[in-house]
Amino acid sequence: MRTIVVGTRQSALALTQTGQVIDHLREICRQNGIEAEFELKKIVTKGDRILDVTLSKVGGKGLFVKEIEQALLDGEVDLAVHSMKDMPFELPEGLVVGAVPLREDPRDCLIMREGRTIDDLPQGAKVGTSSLRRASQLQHYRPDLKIEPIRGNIDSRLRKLETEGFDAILLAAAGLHRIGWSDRISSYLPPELCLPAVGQGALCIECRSDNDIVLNLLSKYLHEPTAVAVAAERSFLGRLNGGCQVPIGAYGELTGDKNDGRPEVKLTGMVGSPDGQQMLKETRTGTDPERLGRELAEALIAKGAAELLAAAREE
Ligand SMILES: NCc1[nH]cc(CCC(=O)O)c1CC(=O)O
Repeated sequence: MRTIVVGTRQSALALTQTGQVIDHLREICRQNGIEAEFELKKIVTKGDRILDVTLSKVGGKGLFVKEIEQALLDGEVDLAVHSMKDMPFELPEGLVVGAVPLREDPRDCLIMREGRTIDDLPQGAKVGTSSLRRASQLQHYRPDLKIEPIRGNIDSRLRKLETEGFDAILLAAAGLHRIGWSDRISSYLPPELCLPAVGQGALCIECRSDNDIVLNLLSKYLHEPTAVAVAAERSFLGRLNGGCQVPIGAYGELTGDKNDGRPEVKLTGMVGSPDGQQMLKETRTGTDPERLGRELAEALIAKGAAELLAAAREE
């Protein structure tokens, strides 16, 4: 019997989503007559150790993945489960994305003390988020809101809503759905108001590029429409040289049309100033996800996106 060691962070969300992935992989093994056992290995990352500082101030890409990637390279784990939005654009030599499974809800949502939607928030309400992307788009829509940083895992952020006097906090809906806390969601922000982070709601299953057994297993777990949409979003991010600590958002989805047998992707991207005063946004469609992402980024660069991002990085 082969044992496949699965690396994960140890937050409630990470453990839940890794557990769900292992359940799916067990089922795939059963259906395909593959004999394998799965074993969990919890790994602490830099992002987990520095929970009191706004991430954009910590700097550096891949805060939540580096240590896990090292364990993959060292052969301590055979595959790793990450939130796609925590993945830097470039992977280390020797590692690949083995599978992108079906995407969860990509939207951001509001958890409010009172009321339901963003329009119910009183003038000057205090809203918690440490994401420049969420802050930028929220301030663009409601310049009166007071955005204040909030960090920590989902559970500790929900606690802070009560203890630190926030009127609302913003979280990714996918995380709450996965850990079974959907009933805490007051309302969803439509992508027209708040474009999600690149890859939000999707998972990334990473493994060594020479591990044929794991690669073969993961190929059966791939969800092609999610993979194509996320590839377009990540290409957009890569061309803008962005991590998750800059005011960049993007959302790709398949239109249902095909050209030359390839699915057509509709990709919307945004780059804003942290205060939301400036907001660049464009939508394009195409069938080559890498090219589509690059071209959308270049369209925004032509409108001044590079300068906006340079200014946001300075702050
Ligand atoms: N920034 C941390 C992070 N990374 C992934 C998720 C969960 C949602 C997802 O899988 O996209 C979250 C929490 C959040 O943003 O609310």
